[in-house]
Amino acid sequence: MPENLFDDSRKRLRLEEADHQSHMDSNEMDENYTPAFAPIPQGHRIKHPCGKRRYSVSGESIRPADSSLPTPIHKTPIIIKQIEEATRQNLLFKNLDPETREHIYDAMFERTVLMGECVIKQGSPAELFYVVIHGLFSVHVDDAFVTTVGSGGSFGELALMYTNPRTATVKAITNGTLWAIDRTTYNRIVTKIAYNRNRVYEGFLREVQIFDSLEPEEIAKLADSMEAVKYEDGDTVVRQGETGELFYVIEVGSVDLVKHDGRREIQLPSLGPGKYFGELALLNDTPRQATIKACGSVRLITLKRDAFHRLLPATVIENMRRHAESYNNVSTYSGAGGVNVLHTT
Ligand SMILES: Nc1ncnc2c1ncn2[C@@H]1O[C@@H]2COP(=O)(O)O[C@H]2[C@H]1O
Ligand SMILES: Nc1ncnc2c1ncn2[C@@H]1O[C@@H]2COP(=O)(O)O[C@H]2[C@H]1O
Repeated sequence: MPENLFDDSRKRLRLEEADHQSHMDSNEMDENYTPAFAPIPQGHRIKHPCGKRRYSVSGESIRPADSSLPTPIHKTPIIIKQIEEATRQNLLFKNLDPETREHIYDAMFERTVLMGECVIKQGSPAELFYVVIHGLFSVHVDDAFVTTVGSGGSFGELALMYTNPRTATVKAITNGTLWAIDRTTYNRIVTKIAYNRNRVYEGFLREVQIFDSLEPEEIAKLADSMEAVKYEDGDTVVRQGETGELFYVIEVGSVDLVKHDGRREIQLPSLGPGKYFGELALLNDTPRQATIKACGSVRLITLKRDAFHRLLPATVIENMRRHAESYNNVSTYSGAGGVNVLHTT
Protein backbone atom coordinates (compact mmCIF):
# COMPACT_ATOMS: atom_id res chain seq x y z
CA MET A 1 0.00 0.00 0.00
CA PRO A 2 1.47 3.40 -0.90
CA GLU A 3 1.76 5.61 2.15
CA ASN A 4 -0.53 8.60 2.27
CA LEU A 5 1.86 11.48 1.92
CA PHE A 6 -0.90 14.03 1.64
CA ASP A 7 -2.21 13.45 5.12
CA ASP A 8 1.37 13.75 6.26
CA SER A 9 1.80 17.02 4.39
CA ARG A 10 -1.30 18.50 5.97
CA LYS A 11 0.01 17.59 9.42
CA ARG A 12 3.23 19.38 8.63
CA LEU A 13 1.31 22.34 7.25
CA ARG A 14 -0.54 22.70 10.54
CA LEU A 15 2.82 22.73 12.32
CA GLU A 16 3.90 25.61 10.09
CA GLU A 17 0.83 27.64 10.85
CA ALA A 18 0.83 30.27 13.55
CA ASP A 19 -1.49 33.07 14.45
CA HIS A 20 -0.13 36.30 13.04
CA GLN A 21 -1.96 39.43 11.95
CA SER A 22 -0.92 41.45 8.95
CA HIS A 23 -2.14 44.82 7.73
CA MET A 24 0.09 45.01 4.69
CA ASP A 25 -1.63 45.85 1.44
CA SER A 26 1.25 46.73 -0.84
CA ASN A 27 1.35 45.16 -4.25
CA GLU A 28 4.99 45.91 -4.96
CA MET A 29 7.18 43.01 -5.96
CA ASP A 30 10.63 42.73 -4.46
CA GLU A 31 12.66 42.96 -7.64
CA ASN A 32 15.93 42.26 -5.85
CA TYR A 33 14.76 38.88 -4.66
CA THR A 34 16.53 35.99 -6.32
CA PRO A 35 15.47 32.59 -5.05
CA ALA A 36 18.55 30.96 -3.58
CA PHE A 37 18.30 27.71 -5.45
CA ALA A 38 19.71 25.93 -8.40
CA PRO A 39 17.58 23.50 -10.43
CA ILE A 40 17.65 19.89 -9.32
CA PRO A 41 19.71 18.25 -12.02
CA GLN A 42 17.44 15.72 -13.67
CA GLY A 43 18.69 12.29 -12.92
CA HIS A 44 21.07 13.26 -10.13
CA ARG A 45 21.72 9.68 -9.14
CA ILE A 46 24.10 7.72 -7.03
CA LYS A 47 24.86 4.07 -7.20
CA HIS A 48 24.30 2.26 -3.94
CA PRO A 49 27.18 -0.02 -2.90
CA CYS A 50 24.85 -3.02 -2.66
CA GLY A 51 24.18 -2.68 -6.36
CA LYS A 52 20.61 -1.40 -6.06
CA ARG A 53 20.34 2.06 -7.49
CA ARG A 54 19.26 4.84 -5.20
CA TYR A 55 18.50 8.40 -6.16
CA SER A 56 19.59 11.16 -3.90
CA VAL A 57 17.92 14.54 -3.99
CA SER A 58 18.19 17.17 -1.28
CA GLY A 59 20.02 14.75 0.95
CA GLU A 60 17.07 12.32 1.04
CA SER A 61 17.52 8.83 -0.26
CA ILE A 62 14.77 7.45 -2.46
CA ARG A 63 14.64 3.95 -3.92
CA PRO A 64 12.50 4.50 -7.02
CA ALA A 65 12.21 0.79 -7.84
CA ASP A 66 10.21 0.34 -4.62
CA SER A 67 8.23 3.58 -4.75
CA SER A 68 5.04 4.39 -6.63
CA LEU A 69 3.60 7.56 -8.11
CA PRO A 70 1.13 9.31 -5.80
CA THR A 71 -2.61 9.06 -6.47
CA PRO A 72 -3.68 12.12 -8.50
CA ILE A 73 -5.82 14.70 -6.73
CA HIS A 74 -8.62 15.93 -8.93
CA LYS A 75 -8.49 19.53 -10.14
CA THR A 76 -10.29 21.42 -12.84
CA PRO A 77 -8.49 22.35 -16.09
CA ILE A 78 -8.63 26.00 -14.97
CA ILE A 79 -6.77 25.21 -11.75
CA ILE A 80 -4.20 23.15 -13.65
CA LYS A 81 -3.67 26.07 -16.02
CA GLN A 82 -3.24 28.46 -13.09
CA ILE A 83 -0.69 26.14 -11.45
CA GLU A 84 1.09 25.80 -14.77
CA GLU A 85 1.28 29.57 -15.23
CA ALA A 86 2.41 30.19 -11.66
CA THR A 87 5.26 27.68 -11.97
CA ARG A 88 6.32 28.40 -15.56
CA GLN A 89 9.28 30.57 -14.59
CA ASN A 90 10.23 28.49 -11.58
CA LEU A 91 13.43 26.56 -12.28
CA LEU A 92 12.19 23.62 -10.25
CA PHE A 93 9.37 23.16 -12.76
CA LYS A 94 10.68 24.71 -15.95
CA ASN A 95 13.54 22.20 -16.18
CA LEU A 96 11.28 19.20 -15.78
CA ASP A 97 9.92 17.32 -18.76
CA PRO A 98 6.16 17.67 -19.41
CA GLU A 99 5.33 14.18 -18.07
CA THR A 100 7.01 14.84 -14.72
CA ARG A 101 5.42 18.28 -14.47
CA GLU A 102 1.99 16.81 -15.09
CA HIS A 103 2.43 14.26 -12.30
CA ILE A 104 3.52 17.02 -9.94
CA TYR A 105 0.44 19.11 -10.77
CA ASP A 106 -1.69 15.99 -10.21
CA ALA A 107 -0.18 15.48 -6.76
CA MET A 108 -0.73 19.05 -5.53
CA PHE A 109 -3.43 19.46 -2.91
CA GLU A 110 -5.68 22.38 -2.04
CA ARG A 111 -5.35 24.45 1.09
CA THR A 112 -7.64 27.30 2.01
CA VAL A 113 -6.36 29.97 4.39
CA LEU A 114 -8.05 32.72 6.36
CA MET A 115 -7.08 36.35 6.42
CA GLY A 116 -4.29 36.87 8.98
CA GLU A 117 -3.06 33.27 8.95
CA CYS A 118 0.66 32.69 8.98
CA VAL A 119 1.31 30.16 6.22
CA ILE A 120 5.08 30.04 6.62
CA LYS A 121 7.07 31.05 9.64
CA GLN A 122 10.67 32.17 9.15
CA GLY A 123 13.09 29.70 10.72
CA SER A 124 10.63 26.79 10.77
CA PRO A 125 11.40 23.55 8.89
CA ALA A 126 10.50 23.80 5.21
CA GLU A 127 8.26 21.13 3.74
CA LEU A 128 5.70 22.64 1.37
CA PHE A 129 5.79 24.71 -1.79
CA TYR A 130 2.68 26.80 -2.54
CA VAL A 131 1.01 28.23 -5.63
CA VAL A 132 -1.42 31.10 -5.00
CA ILE A 133 -4.74 30.66 -6.78
CA HIS A 134 -6.70 33.33 -4.87
CA GLY A 135 -5.76 35.86 -2.25
CA LEU A 136 -2.88 38.12 -1.33
CA PHE A 137 0.08 37.17 0.85
CA SER A 138 2.80 39.29 2.43
CA VAL A 139 6.42 38.21 2.79
CA HIS A 140 8.47 39.38 5.79
CA VAL A 141 12.15 38.86 6.49
CA ASP A 142 13.22 39.43 10.09
CA ASP A 143 9.81 41.04 10.72
CA ALA A 144 10.36 43.59 7.94
CA PHE A 145 7.86 43.55 5.06
CA VAL A 146 9.53 42.78 1.71
CA THR A 147 6.79 42.10 -0.82
CA THR A 148 3.36 40.69 -1.57
CA VAL A 149 2.49 37.60 -3.59
CA GLY A 150 -0.91 37.36 -5.27
CA SER A 151 -2.87 35.10 -7.57
CA GLY A 152 -0.53 33.49 -10.11
CA GLY A 153 2.46 33.74 -7.78
CA SER A 154 4.14 31.12 -5.65
CA PHE A 155 6.27 30.90 -2.53
CA GLY A 156 8.09 28.39 -0.38
CA GLU A 157 10.13 26.98 -3.26
CA LEU A 158 13.15 26.44 -1.03
CA ALA A 159 11.19 23.61 0.57
CA LEU A 160 11.49 21.62 -2.62
CA MET A 161 15.25 21.87 -2.60
CA TYR A 162 16.60 21.82 0.89
CA THR A 163 15.78 20.91 4.43
CA ASN A 164 16.99 24.39 5.48
CA PRO A 165 14.73 26.54 7.65
CA ARG A 166 12.34 28.96 5.97
CA THR A 167 13.98 32.21 4.88
CA ALA A 168 10.91 34.40 5.39
CA THR A 169 7.50 34.57 7.01
CA VAL A 170 4.48 34.51 4.69
CA LYS A 171 1.08 35.75 5.94
CA ALA A 172 -2.36 35.82 4.35
CA ILE A 173 -3.52 39.42 3.89
CA THR A 174 -6.89 38.15 2.61
CA ASN A 175 -8.65 34.79 2.64
CA GLY A 176 -6.97 32.68 0.04
CA THR A 177 -6.64 29.39 -1.81
CA LEU A 178 -3.28 27.71 -2.25
CA TRP A 179 -2.23 24.49 -3.96
CA ALA A 180 0.72 22.79 -2.31
CA ILE A 181 3.19 19.97 -2.69
CA ASP A 182 5.73 18.65 -0.21
CA ARG A 183 9.38 17.95 -0.92
CA THR A 184 9.18 14.18 -0.45
CA THR A 185 6.36 13.83 -2.96
CA TYR A 186 8.05 16.19 -5.44
CA ASN A 187 11.31 14.24 -5.23
CA ARG A 188 9.54 10.91 -5.37
CA ILE A 189 7.80 11.90 -8.63
CA VAL A 190 10.95 13.35 -10.23
CA THR A 191 13.05 10.31 -9.43
CA LYS A 192 10.35 7.72 -10.14
CA ILE A 193 9.65 9.07 -13.62
CA ALA A 194 13.37 9.34 -14.43
CA TYR A 195 13.76 5.78 -13.18
CA ASN A 196 10.84 4.46 -15.28
CA ARG A 197 12.17 6.20 -18.34
CA ASN A 198 15.66 4.79 -17.84
CA ARG A 199 14.24 1.29 -17.59
CA VAL A 200 12.56 1.84 -20.98
CA TYR A 201 15.91 3.00 -22.44
CA GLU A 202 17.51 -0.06 -20.88
CA GLY A 203 15.07 -2.36 -22.70
CA PHE A 204 15.76 -0.56 -25.96
CA LEU A 205 19.56 -0.54 -25.57
CA ARG A 206 19.54 -4.29 -24.93
CA GLU A 207 18.29 -4.68 -28.51
CA VAL A 208 20.97 -2.43 -30.05
CA GLN A 209 23.52 -4.57 -31.85
CA ILE A 210 26.61 -2.51 -31.02
CA PHE A 211 25.89 -3.06 -27.30
CA ASP A 212 25.49 -6.85 -27.66
CA SER A 213 28.60 -7.55 -25.60
CA LEU A 214 27.55 -5.37 -22.63
CA GLU A 215 26.53 -6.89 -19.30
CA PRO A 216 23.07 -5.94 -17.95
CA GLU A 217 24.68 -3.73 -15.33
CA GLU A 218 26.66 -1.89 -18.02
CA ILE A 219 23.50 -1.40 -20.07
CA ALA A 220 21.74 -0.02 -16.98
CA LYS A 221 24.51 2.50 -16.39
CA LEU A 222 24.38 3.53 -20.00
CA ALA A 223 20.59 3.98 -19.83
CA ASP A 224 20.99 6.16 -16.73
CA SER A 225 23.37 8.46 -18.62
CA MET A 226 21.42 8.78 -21.85
CA GLU A 227 18.90 11.45 -22.69
CA ALA A 228 16.28 11.48 -25.42
CA VAL A 229 16.01 14.26 -28.00
CA LYS A 230 13.39 14.75 -30.69
CA TYR A 231 13.80 16.20 -34.17
CA GLU A 232 11.25 16.93 -36.85
CA ASP A 233 11.52 16.29 -40.58
CA GLY A 234 14.42 18.18 -42.16
CA ASP A 235 16.02 19.31 -38.87
CA THR A 236 19.81 19.09 -38.86
CA VAL A 237 21.06 16.86 -36.06
CA VAL A 238 24.80 17.19 -36.79
CA ARG A 239 26.52 19.34 -39.38
CA GLN A 240 29.70 18.36 -41.17
CA GLY A 241 32.68 20.40 -39.98
CA GLU A 242 31.21 21.29 -36.58
CA THR A 243 32.57 20.11 -33.24
CA GLY A 244 30.63 17.20 -31.77
CA GLU A 245 29.89 16.45 -28.14
CA LEU A 246 27.18 13.80 -28.43
CA PHE A 247 26.88 10.20 -29.58
CA TYR A 248 23.44 9.18 -30.91
CA VAL A 249 21.41 5.98 -31.08
CA ILE A 250 18.23 6.10 -33.16
CA GLU A 251 15.24 5.01 -31.12
CA VAL A 252 12.41 5.97 -33.50
CA GLY A 253 12.49 7.09 -37.13
CA SER A 254 15.36 7.47 -39.55
CA VAL A 255 18.01 10.00 -40.56
CA ASP A 256 19.58 11.01 -43.88
CA LEU A 257 23.34 11.44 -44.22
CA VAL A 258 25.17 13.67 -46.64
CA LYS A 259 28.92 14.08 -46.88
CA HIS A 260 30.81 16.74 -48.80
CA ASP A 261 34.19 15.42 -49.85
CA GLY A 262 35.57 18.79 -50.97
CA ARG A 263 34.28 18.46 -54.53
CA ARG A 264 31.00 16.66 -54.37
CA GLU A 265 28.05 16.18 -52.08
CA ILE A 266 27.50 12.47 -51.57
CA GLN A 267 24.35 10.96 -50.16
CA LEU A 268 25.16 8.12 -47.78
CA PRO A 269 22.82 5.31 -46.78
CA SER A 270 20.10 6.38 -44.32
CA LEU A 271 20.11 4.99 -40.81
CA GLY A 272 17.08 3.65 -38.91
CA PRO A 273 16.12 2.39 -35.42
CA GLY A 274 18.91 0.67 -33.50
CA LYS A 275 21.66 2.29 -35.61
CA TYR A 276 24.07 4.83 -34.18
CA PHE A 277 26.07 7.81 -35.43
CA GLY A 278 28.25 10.63 -34.13
CA GLU A 279 30.94 8.32 -32.78
CA LEU A 280 33.77 9.61 -35.02
CA ALA A 281 33.96 13.07 -33.45
CA LEU A 282 34.24 11.46 -30.01
CA LEU A 283 36.58 8.64 -30.98
CA ASN A 284 39.02 10.70 -33.04
CA ASP A 285 38.48 14.22 -31.76
CA THR A 286 37.66 15.33 -35.29
CA PRO A 287 34.96 17.65 -36.63
CA ARG A 288 31.75 15.96 -37.75
CA GLN A 289 32.43 13.97 -40.92
CA ALA A 290 28.91 14.19 -42.37
CA THR A 291 25.68 16.16 -42.08
CA ILE A 292 22.76 14.26 -40.63
CA LYS A 293 19.13 15.33 -40.95
CA ALA A 294 15.90 13.95 -39.56
CA CYS A 295 13.76 12.13 -42.09
CA GLY A 296 10.28 12.56 -40.59
CA SER A 297 9.93 12.69 -36.78
CA VAL A 298 12.92 11.16 -35.06
CA ARG A 299 13.66 10.23 -31.48
CA LEU A 300 17.30 9.80 -30.59
CA ILE A 301 19.01 8.75 -27.39
CA THR A 302 22.18 10.70 -26.75
CA LEU A 303 25.29 10.08 -24.72
CA LYS A 304 27.69 12.88 -23.79
CA ARG A 305 31.39 12.69 -24.67
CA ASP A 306 32.63 12.01 -21.12
CA ALA A 307 30.04 9.27 -20.48
CA PHE A 308 30.82 7.77 -23.91
CA HIS A 309 34.48 7.35 -22.94
CA ARG A 310 33.73 6.34 -19.37
CA LEU A 311 30.94 3.82 -19.95
CA LEU A 312 31.73 2.09 -23.22
CA PRO A 313 34.21 -0.76 -22.81
CA ALA A 314 37.17 -1.29 -25.15
CA THR A 315 35.37 -4.07 -27.07
CA VAL A 316 32.53 -1.74 -28.07
CA ILE A 317 34.95 1.06 -29.02
CA GLU A 318 36.96 -1.43 -31.07
CA ASN A 319 33.80 -2.63 -32.89
CA MET A 320 32.87 0.98 -33.63
CA ARG A 321 36.31 1.68 -35.09
CA ARG A 322 36.08 -1.44 -37.21
CA HIS A 323 32.63 -0.46 -38.42
CA ALA A 324 33.85 3.05 -39.27
CA GLU A 325 36.40 1.53 -41.64
CA SER A 326 33.48 0.35 -43.76
CA TYR A 327 32.25 3.95 -44.22
CA ASN A 328 34.64 4.41 -47.11
CA ASN A 329 33.93 1.00 -48.51
CA VAL A 330 30.49 1.08 -50.09
CA SER A 331 30.27 -2.67 -50.64
CA THR A 332 30.61 -3.54 -46.92
CA TYR A 333 28.76 -0.54 -45.43
CA SER A 334 25.91 -1.96 -43.36
CA GLY A 335 23.47 0.86 -44.10
CA ALA A 336 22.12 -0.70 -47.30
CA GLY A 337 21.58 1.35 -50.40
CA GLY A 338 25.07 2.39 -51.46
CA VAL A 339 25.99 6.02 -52.07
CA ASN A 340 24.72 8.57 -54.58
CA VAL A 341 26.58 11.61 -55.78
CA LEU A 342 24.11 14.48 -55.35
CA HIS A 343 26.05 17.25 -57.05
CA THR A 344 29.59 18.24 -57.77
CA THR A 345 31.13 21.62 -57.05
N1 LIG B 1 12.99 38.77 -0.32
C1 LIG B 1 11.99 37.97 -0.73
N2 LIG B 1 11.10 38.39 -1.67
C2 LIG B 1 10.10 37.59 -2.08
N3 LIG B 1 9.87 36.35 -1.58
C3 LIG B 1 10.73 35.89 -0.65
C4 LIG B 1 11.82 36.66 -0.20
N4 LIG B 1 12.48 35.93 0.71
C5 LIG B 1 11.82 34.75 0.80
N5 LIG B 1 10.77 34.72 -0.02
C6 LIG B 1 9.77 33.67 -0.20
O1 LIG B 1 9.28 33.34 1.08
C7 LIG B 1 9.47 31.96 1.25
C8 LIG B 1 9.70 31.49 2.65
O2 LIG B 1 9.90 30.08 2.61
P1 LIG B 1 11.08 29.53 1.72
O3 LIG B 1 12.37 29.96 2.34
O4 LIG B 1 10.87 28.09 1.48
O5 LIG B 1 10.89 30.27 0.31
C9 LIG B 1 10.72 31.65 0.42
C10 LIG B 1 10.41 32.42 -0.79
O6 LIG B 1 9.44 31.76 -1.59
N1 LIG C 1 30.73 7.46 -44.86
C1 LIG C 1 30.71 8.17 -43.73
N2 LIG C 1 31.62 9.12 -43.51
C2 LIG C 1 31.60 9.83 -42.37
N3 LIG C 1 30.68 9.69 -41.41
C3 LIG C 1 29.75 8.77 -41.56
C4 LIG C 1 29.72 7.98 -42.74
N4 LIG C 1 28.69 7.17 -42.63
C5 LIG C 1 28.11 7.41 -41.45
N5 LIG C 1 28.73 8.39 -40.80
C6 LIG C 1 28.35 8.92 -39.49
O1 LIG C 1 28.10 10.32 -39.62
C7 LIG C 1 28.57 10.92 -38.44
C8 LIG C 1 28.82 12.39 -38.50
O2 LIG C 1 29.35 12.78 -37.25
P1 LIG C 1 30.69 12.05 -36.75
O3 LIG C 1 31.78 12.41 -37.67
O4 LIG C 1 30.85 12.31 -35.31
O5 LIG C 1 30.36 10.50 -36.95
C9 LIG C 1 29.86 10.16 -38.20
C10 LIG C 1 29.42 8.75 -38.42
O6 LIG C 1 28.78 8.26 -37.27
